Amino acid sequence: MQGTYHQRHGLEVASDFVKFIEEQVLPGTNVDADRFWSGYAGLLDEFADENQILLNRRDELQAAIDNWHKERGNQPWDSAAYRGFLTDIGYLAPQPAPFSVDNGAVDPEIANIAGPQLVVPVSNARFALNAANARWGSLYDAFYGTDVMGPPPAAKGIDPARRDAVVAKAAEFLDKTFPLISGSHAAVTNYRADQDGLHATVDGAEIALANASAFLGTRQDGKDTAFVLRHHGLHVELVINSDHPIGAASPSGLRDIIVEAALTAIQDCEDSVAAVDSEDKIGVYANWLGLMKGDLAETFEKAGKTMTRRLAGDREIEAPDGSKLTLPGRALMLVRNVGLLMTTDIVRLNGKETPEGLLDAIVTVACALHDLGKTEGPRNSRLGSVYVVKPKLHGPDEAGFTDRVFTRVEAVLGLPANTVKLGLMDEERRTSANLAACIHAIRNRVVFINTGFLDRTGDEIHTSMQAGPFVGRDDMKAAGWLNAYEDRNVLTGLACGMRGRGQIGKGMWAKPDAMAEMLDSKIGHPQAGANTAWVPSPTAATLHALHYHQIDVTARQEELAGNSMPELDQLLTPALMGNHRPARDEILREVENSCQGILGYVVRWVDQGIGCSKVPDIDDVALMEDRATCRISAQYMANWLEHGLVSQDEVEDALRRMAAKVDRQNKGDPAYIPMAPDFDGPAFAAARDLIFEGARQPSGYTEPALHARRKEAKALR
Ligand SMILES: CC(=O)SCCNC(=O)CCNC(=O)[C@H](O)C(C)(C)COP(=O)(O)OP(=O)(O)OC[C@H]1O[C@@H](n2cnc3c(N)ncnc32)[C@H](O)[C@@H]1OP(=O)(O)O
Ligand SMILES: O=CC(=O)O
Ligand SMILES: [Mg+2]
Repeated sequence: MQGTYHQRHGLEVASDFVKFIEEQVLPGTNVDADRFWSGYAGLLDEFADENQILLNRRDELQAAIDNWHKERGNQPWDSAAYRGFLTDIGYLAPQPAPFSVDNGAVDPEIANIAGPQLVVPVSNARFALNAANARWGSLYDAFYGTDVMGPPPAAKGIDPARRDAVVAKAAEFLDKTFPLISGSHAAVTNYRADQDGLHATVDGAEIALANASAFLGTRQDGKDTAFVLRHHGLHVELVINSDHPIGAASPSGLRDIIVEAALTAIQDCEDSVAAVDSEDKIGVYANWLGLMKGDLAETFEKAGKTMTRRLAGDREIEAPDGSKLTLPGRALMLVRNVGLLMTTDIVRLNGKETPEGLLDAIVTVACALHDLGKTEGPRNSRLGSVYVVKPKLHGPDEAGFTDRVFTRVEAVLGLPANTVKLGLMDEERRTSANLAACIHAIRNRVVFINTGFLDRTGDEIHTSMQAGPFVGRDDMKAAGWLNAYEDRNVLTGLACGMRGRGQIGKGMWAKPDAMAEMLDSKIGHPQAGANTAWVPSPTAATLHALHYHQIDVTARQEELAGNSMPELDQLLTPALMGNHRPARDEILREVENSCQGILGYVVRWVDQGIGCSKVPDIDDVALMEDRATCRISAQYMANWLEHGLVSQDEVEDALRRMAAKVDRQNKGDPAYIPMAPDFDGPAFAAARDLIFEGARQPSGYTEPALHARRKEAKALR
């Protein structure tokens, strides 16, 4: 419940929100308050009811699917009958005739260059700024500070043996990516640039790069001289400074290798944030506004020092012929809006809440007017586009709806048609099953079709909740539907002409501390034809960037384009246990694991308003938990309860034991409110709701329970 409301063109708008829009968002744009509110009133008039109709359609289809499974009971799986049924109820839409996307002006970071995509909760200004600046990352730091070189260093200061190992490993990267005509970067005693290019001295002789054109020029930054190289469209700097402690220990003075890392960053208003009212939403939008104006700043304490973080500037380079070149200092930013499900009381129409997704659509694009209108300084989109990521769409009708919403937003804000580009999260089953039709519905603005395998797994379980119990997490990772989903996404994207026009992206690395494992395995994403994939932190972006030097994604996409598409039936076959039941202790261990993950996440969400957390799993591996991972855990529990694999009492018992454990894990946090021994707070209640109501929650989403309990917790304090 908000405080007071103001009337604006028939809308009731929370007073603090009116002030935010009229005093912070609109000044400096060509849109005045009258135009904004009348435009938004018109937009709600046109789309709010349709938004609800689309949600009702989801419920109808889910009810039909539930019934179908209940009626079939234990009959063997029949793919043809199931496909026929899904066609009859309209879950499967007609395939469009072959087409190519035609998405207009798309910045090269999205259209042409393959590289990491960082995601960040935009509610956290310190992290959001860090993400924007994560375009460039120190390879030495990423190697030194993580488990890539063995257990991360405990002590402060430099361990010379570890430093030498880092330098050697980084030289291996240089030898593979920018080989010298002869010799190794590890043996270079001097780097020098002149009008003929870059020269490296090895054994007293000057050696050129095998590919001389990889050298672009030199950048001077204080005492640092950086030699800038390019490979697969990504830049790498050799930073020379013999006065620096690391440079002093190197014969060539090489003090670091800076790699172009997060080409793009998604500033997230959705699953990694907890925003339940006007105060929270203003916090979210204000950070995005600051990023779009370019003036966001955050002051904080780090290692006993106060520091202020701001957006990084561009990088100026002098080419060998004396000409100047500018490289962006920041990741190209996209903003993820919320989906269609939730309503908000920030803006009310006829006394009723209105769709939060529509508010996100108009406000996030209005904030971006500041970027579009810039006449000096770095712009986010140099080509004048606004990049919005739309999550959790179910099928082509919802995609078409989203397209029309943004057409209207553009009209209200005076923008040319299709200025707003859309990133389509392929993360709900009805979208995967109808992907070409979804892309077709947004073909004039689509710029990505990333697989969000976390939400997708939650939706997989929820959709087939009544079909039987799902296999456990490990088996799920190898399930046929999941492979079909990932491969069909790439092949559909290629068939729809996404190559060179947008991103075919892959999902999040959800183990933020397991960087060695990520370095080994996430190369699979570019290998599978993805020109981007999600990472949880700037360090992960720096390391994942190395994969795009190893794999030429453009060539890989060409090779893959001839592959045949995995069958739709494979995508539609749920990974059920059948007659095989895991051992009792295995079941209980998975139950404990899910309970711990859910509790560890929701306790910070509900009590502290933190939307994304690192939570240790039962083996003490720190996992990134957000609403999508929480959806999976909750849906697993709901599914296993539904089919009697575990009883309500057993889950209650596990929840209590795990709550006590989560309390112990958080005992160093002064803001933490323990759940045990009374288990009567809103956080514990939220975990129970998620599990015990999970089978009945719309699409198994976590938002309704989390929002309700967070509001309760806010009211209590
Ligand atoms: C299914 C999906 O929807 S996935 C998409 C949603 N998920 C995300 O967006 C994940 C984003 N990542 C995060 O929020 C965080 O990395 C977490 C919560 C996983 C871990 O956070 P922490 O425990 O605080 O991380 P940790 O202590 O290791 O590192 C903190 C440092 O890394 C930086 N950092 C960590 N993650 C990010 C990020 N995503 N973007 C920018 N900076 C980041 C912080 O700014 C901080 O550095 P600073 O002190 O210089 O400011
Ligand atoms: O949003 C990403 C996902 O995996 O879900
Ligand atoms: Mg998701």
